[in-house]
Amino acid sequence: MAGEAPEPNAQEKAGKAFPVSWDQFHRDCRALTWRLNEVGPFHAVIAITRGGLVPAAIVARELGVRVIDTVCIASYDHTKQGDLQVLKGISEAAMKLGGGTGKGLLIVDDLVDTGKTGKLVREMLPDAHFATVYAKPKGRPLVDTFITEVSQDTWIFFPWDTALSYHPPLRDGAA
Ligand SMILES: O=P(O)(O)OC[C@H]1O[C@H](OP(=O)(O)OP(=O)(O)O)[C@H](O)[C@@H]1O
Ligand SMILES: O=c1[nH]c(=O)c2nc[nH]c2[nH]1
Ligand SMILES: [Mg+2]
Repeated sequence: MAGEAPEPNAQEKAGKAFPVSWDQFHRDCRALTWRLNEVGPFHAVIAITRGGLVPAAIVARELGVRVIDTVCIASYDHTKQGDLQVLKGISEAAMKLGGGTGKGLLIVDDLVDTGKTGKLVREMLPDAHFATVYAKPKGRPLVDTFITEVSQDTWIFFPWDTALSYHPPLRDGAA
């Protein structure tokens, strides 16, 4: 109806912002690898694109894993979650390395939020180890290893989605 306010997107609903710099992200990925090093070794890393590509590269480098595959899933159009779309599945070669169930494979993503994306990939590879850098409470039970938990009403801003910009001083009304 004309004049009706548009429904708030996930970021607007979230309310709190958690901006992450490249430095912080690199440190958090290294911390994640310390934990994963206790769990491996892994035959291959499966990155959930696109957000999982950056942590997957860092984690694979630290763990000395050379085989990286992708599962390409789209759900959020910027900040609004729609139906999950699998744009590319896991390759036959990676499936073989995981014995068909994902045993010895490491799934990596930048975060779990509602857990919908993670749940779908877990169904494809039930025996794989699932690691994310950040986790929100709803998705947390799906993840085997993560580094930092943020509240469900927090929106994480990743360095590849953001740029430095002017911020007005506090006394002028900045939050
Ligand atoms: O736990 P969920 O509620 O499913 O949300 C988490 C997923 O959402 C984001 O991906 P997005 O769909 O935005 O695609 P992108 O990785 O290409 O940015 C993020 O990278 C996770 O993969
Ligand atoms: O950049 C992002 N930050 C988030 O907090 C989030 N949750 C789902 N998808 C997300 N993307
Ligand atoms: Mg993603």
